[in-house]
Amino acid sequence: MARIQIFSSFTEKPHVFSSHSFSSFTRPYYFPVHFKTNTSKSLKFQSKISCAYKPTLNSASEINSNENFNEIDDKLREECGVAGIYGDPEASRLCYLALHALQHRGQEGAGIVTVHDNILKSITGLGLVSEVFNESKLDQLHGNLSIGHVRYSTSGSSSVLKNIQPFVASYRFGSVGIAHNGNLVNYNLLRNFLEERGSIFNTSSDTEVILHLIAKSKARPFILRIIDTCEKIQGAYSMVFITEDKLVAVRDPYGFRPLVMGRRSNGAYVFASETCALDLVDATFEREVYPGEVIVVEKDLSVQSFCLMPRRDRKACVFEHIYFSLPNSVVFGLSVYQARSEFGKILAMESPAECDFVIAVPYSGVVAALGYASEAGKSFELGLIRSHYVGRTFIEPTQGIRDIAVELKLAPVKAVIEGKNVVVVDDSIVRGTTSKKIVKLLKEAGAKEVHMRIATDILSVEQLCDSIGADSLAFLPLEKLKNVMGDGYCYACFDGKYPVLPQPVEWDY
Ligand SMILES: O=P(O)(O)OC[C@H]1O[C@H](OP(=O)(O)OP(=O)(O)O)[C@H](O)[C@@H]1O
Ligand SMILES: NC(=O)CC[C@H](N)C(=O)O
Ligand code: SF4
Ligand SMILES: [Mg+2]
Repeated sequence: MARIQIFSSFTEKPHVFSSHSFSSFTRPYYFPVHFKTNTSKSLKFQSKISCAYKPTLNSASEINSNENFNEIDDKLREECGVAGIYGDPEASRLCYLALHALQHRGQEGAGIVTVHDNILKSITGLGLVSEVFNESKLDQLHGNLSIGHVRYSTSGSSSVLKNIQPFVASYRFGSVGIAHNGNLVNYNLLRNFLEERGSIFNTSSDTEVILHLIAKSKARPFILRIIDTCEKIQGAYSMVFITEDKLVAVRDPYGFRPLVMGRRSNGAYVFASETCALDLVDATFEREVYPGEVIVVEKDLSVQSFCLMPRRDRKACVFEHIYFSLPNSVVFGLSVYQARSEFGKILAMESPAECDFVIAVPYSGVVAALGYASEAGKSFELGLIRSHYVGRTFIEPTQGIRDIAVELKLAPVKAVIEGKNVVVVDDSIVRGTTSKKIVKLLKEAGAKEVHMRIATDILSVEQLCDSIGADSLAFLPLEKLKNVMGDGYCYACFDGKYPVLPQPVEWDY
């Protein structure tokens, strides 16, 4: 039986979340975390610790030898957007809009599931939300309950329709659909364990093990099966589930990935990865789904909240503020805009440069560049124009596409750049694809000097300044970043202190 603590019940007043429940939930629960990064060979793919990983040459070659991972390189693959709506007759259309608002979190595929007459109906497809859905498809998605997903794969091929979520499965007590943002670090262990016991998998995505574990759980009722399952999976998971009559939202005990809850004026509940999706569907932000919380919305819109045990101290992903989320979102209780602006200001104090003006690498570098310019007392110019019709380069699945995408997407404004010394601010350098091309484009447009300023620590690149061809390169040291963000964040991409290591399976069915 899963160990749970019923956090509170809101059956009578579903829209009111008492202050008692809030404070009991946010009480710090200290737990030994921060295991050292271990990339030993024996861990194989399980060396993808925490919700992300930074493979060594060893693990990268191991990854390349595995067909499930043949498209994976040293990138952060942590986004994905999820949405869930209950209590609105236009649930699928609202879900569609929410997915549009979350499109920056995943461009590989999208899907929506609704319930009508007790049947779960799913439409998924490869590509952008606007490519997957049209009027006639949305017309097939009836009902007042819906979940949706935009995907940027962490495990399993990015280009296979079967891996596009939400996944729907039937088991002996009914049907369930899932939309998951995150990465399960013990996926391979769980999958091996399940396959040895006869499970047949339909996809190469880590998310599928969750459905198998729910079906196999001996716990009753459904909500306890979810909690039982959460005690077996490790890593990052912000997810929404749909059944014939329930919407369930879950966030892992560390709260790696965001998940928020809002309500529309007609009482409908809305869950989404970011507040920008709530805004678009006219839902008022109520609160975050707390780390380790399971929220169940029933047919009568009564709500119950459960707490996954044991609770951990929060390790929210710092990259949500650096790059993943949109600046109009409030993530982990902090405005993304304000965080990025602050990064830029501190960067200007730390690493000033003689320049005529400051420009940004649009889009994600814009707010940090504005912060840098205001602190440096320089003007901000649009030296690079971003095409509206090309998506995020960084989350394109292959290097070939990323190489082309930067030039398709960003064009220098010669009239601004020619003969000038420019500071160029971006939010991050991961592979260096973008920075290298940017410096080249700016120099070709006649820039005299190009000073790259990166509003985070640099992940892994040596001799980077030379390799990107900039006149100078500086970045925001991790300690300064930590000063802005404080405790409660995961910085593992920078310091290798991954909060979760996969543990061996210690249970059986
Ligand atoms: O060093 P790299 O591997 O090139 O990755 C880092 C770049 O990718 C991201 O932008 P991206 O184009 O993905 O998104 P954006 O359009 O939202 O800025 C990020 O903001 C950097 O510019
Ligand atoms: N970026 C994500 O959250 C991906 C979700 C899931 N792990 C997948 O690979 O599809
Ligand atoms: S900072 Fe932590 S949570 Fe964020 S992508 Fe890196 S490992 Fe994952
Ligand atoms: Mg960018």
